[in-house]
Amino acid sequence: MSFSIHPLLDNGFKKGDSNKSGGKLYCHCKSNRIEVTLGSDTAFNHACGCSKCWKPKGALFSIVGVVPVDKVSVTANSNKLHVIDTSAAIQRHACKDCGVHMYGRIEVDHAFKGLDFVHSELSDEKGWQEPQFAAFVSSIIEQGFEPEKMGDVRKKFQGLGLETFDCLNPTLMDLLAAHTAKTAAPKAKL
Ligand SMILES: N[C@@H](CCC(=O)N[C@@H](CSCO)C(=O)NCC(=O)O)C(=O)O
Ligand SMILES: [Zn+2]
Ligand SMILES: [Zn+2]
Repeated sequence: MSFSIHPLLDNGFKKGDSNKSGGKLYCHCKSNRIEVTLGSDTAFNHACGCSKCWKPKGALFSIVGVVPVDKVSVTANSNKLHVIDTSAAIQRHACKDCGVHMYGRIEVDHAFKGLDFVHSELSDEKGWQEPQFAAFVSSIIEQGFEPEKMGDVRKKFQGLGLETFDCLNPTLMDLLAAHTAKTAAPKAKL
């Protein structure tokens, strides 16, 4: 295959440990690494093809999941963090030196407010929740991937047992839509 969807997925992956209760994430700096301590495993862990999520070099997809905000703390070198795009819904706090995204927090009114987006591959430990699906798959075309090869990408995910979506999966899309319905002006019920 002439592409890597992600180094942790290319050759298959193992199921996580259902008793996993968190661990530490580190940025990629050689010294003075930013350390983020998570007090729980991730949920909704997924491969994301969007242009905003952090991906390891050469990978087409990021692997990202969510953790409750109160289970996330920066435990070393917080001075190296900055928000890469203050206008984004997800405020991605990244290392100023190596560029790795340590956590993404939502401060605005949003269905996922209260959940931080994190990359469990930044941990040295095993057992984190395995990816559940692939999201924003067509977004890789926006970043230069040849549309003709999309069938191969989708086949690769299929072979791994991961469903592909061009936005989020139905559960998360339903949560987003329910939040919109709740916050929008009242309408007649369908
Ligand atoms: N085609 C765009 C999509 C970007 C996008 O909407 N990303 C999603 C998913 S990120 C994790 O699953 C999102 O919710 N973004 C909100 C934000 O980043 O603030 C692209 O590729 O850029
Ligand atoms: Zn760093
Ligand atoms: Zn993304």
